[in-house]
Amino acid sequence: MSDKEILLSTDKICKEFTKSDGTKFTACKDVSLQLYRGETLGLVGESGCGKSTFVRTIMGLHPASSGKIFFKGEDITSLSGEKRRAMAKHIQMIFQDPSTAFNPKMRIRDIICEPLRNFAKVSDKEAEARAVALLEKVELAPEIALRYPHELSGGQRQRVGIARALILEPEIIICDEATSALDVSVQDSIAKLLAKIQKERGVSYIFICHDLGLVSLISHRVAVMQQGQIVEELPGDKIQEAQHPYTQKLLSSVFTVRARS
Ligand SMILES: Nc1ncnc2c1ncn2[C@@H]1O[C@H](COP(=O)(O)OP(=O)(O)OP(=O)(O)O)[C@@H](O)[C@H]1O
Repeated sequence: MSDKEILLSTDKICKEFTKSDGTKFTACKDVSLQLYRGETLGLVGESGCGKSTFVRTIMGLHPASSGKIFFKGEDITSLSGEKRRAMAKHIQMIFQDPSTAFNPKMRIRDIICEPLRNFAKVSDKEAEARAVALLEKVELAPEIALRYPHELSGGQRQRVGIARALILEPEIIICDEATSALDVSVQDSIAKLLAKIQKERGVSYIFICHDLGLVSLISHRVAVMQQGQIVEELPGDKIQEAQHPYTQKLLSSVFTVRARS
C-alpha cells in the first residue's frame, strides 16, 4: 500500500477523559495510523481498549487532547463550525445499530437523504430518485424507500445505514461494529456488499469489529489496540503470524470460542 495516496493519518493522537472523581483517564495514547485510498484498515482489540474513542476523535465528536489528524495532508484536528460540518462529505460513519440513529417517524427515503439535505435543498421527487438508486446499490427493493425503519429487518436496516453513508459520496467510511449485531450469514452479506462498494467507488474503510476472523478476511491491514495504544500492525492475511503476545492472546481466544461452539 506504500505507493498509494494516504487519505487520512493520525500523529500521536491522545484522548484523555476526566472521571467523575476528577482523576484523568487516557483512553487513546499516541495513536499514529495511516489509511490509504481504497484500503480497508481493520481495528481490533478487547472491549474498552479505546477503538470507538479513537474513531470518534477522528470524526470530531470528541476533541483530541493532543496529537494531530490529517485528511489529504490538511490538519483537521481542530476544525469547528462550517468546516467541521463539511468534513461529513469526506468521512462518514456506520454504527452497530443504525436504527438508533434513524428517526422512527421518517420514511427510509428521507433517512437516506438526510445528510444531503444538510448541504442542499432537495425536493421529495429528487430525494426519492436518489434514495431508490442507492437502495439498488445496497441491493434493496425500490419500494423500501417509502417504508419506516421498524418495517425492516436488522440486515435491511444496516443496508439502509450504508446507503445513507454513501449519499454524500465520501472517500472514507468508518464502520464501528457495523456487522456485530447481525447473524453470521447477514454479516457475511454485508461484508461482501462493503467490498463490492469499495471496488466500484475506491472508498476506504476503517473497520472496527470484535470478530478477528471477519476482520482479517476483509481488511488489507489490521491494527491491534491494547489499552489505548497500537501494539501491532499486520497485513490482513497474515494475522495468524502475529508477533505481539496481546495479538496472540486475542487470536487464541477466538479459536477457543470457535472450538467450544
Ligand atoms: N465520554 C467518555 N467519558 C469518560 N470515559 C469514556 C468516555 N467514552 C469512553 N470512555 C472510556 O474510554 C475507554 C475506551 O472506551 P471505547 O468505547 O473507546 O472502547 P472500545 O474499544 O470501543 O470498546 P467496545 O469494543 O466495547 O465498544 C473505556 O474505559 C470507556 O469507559
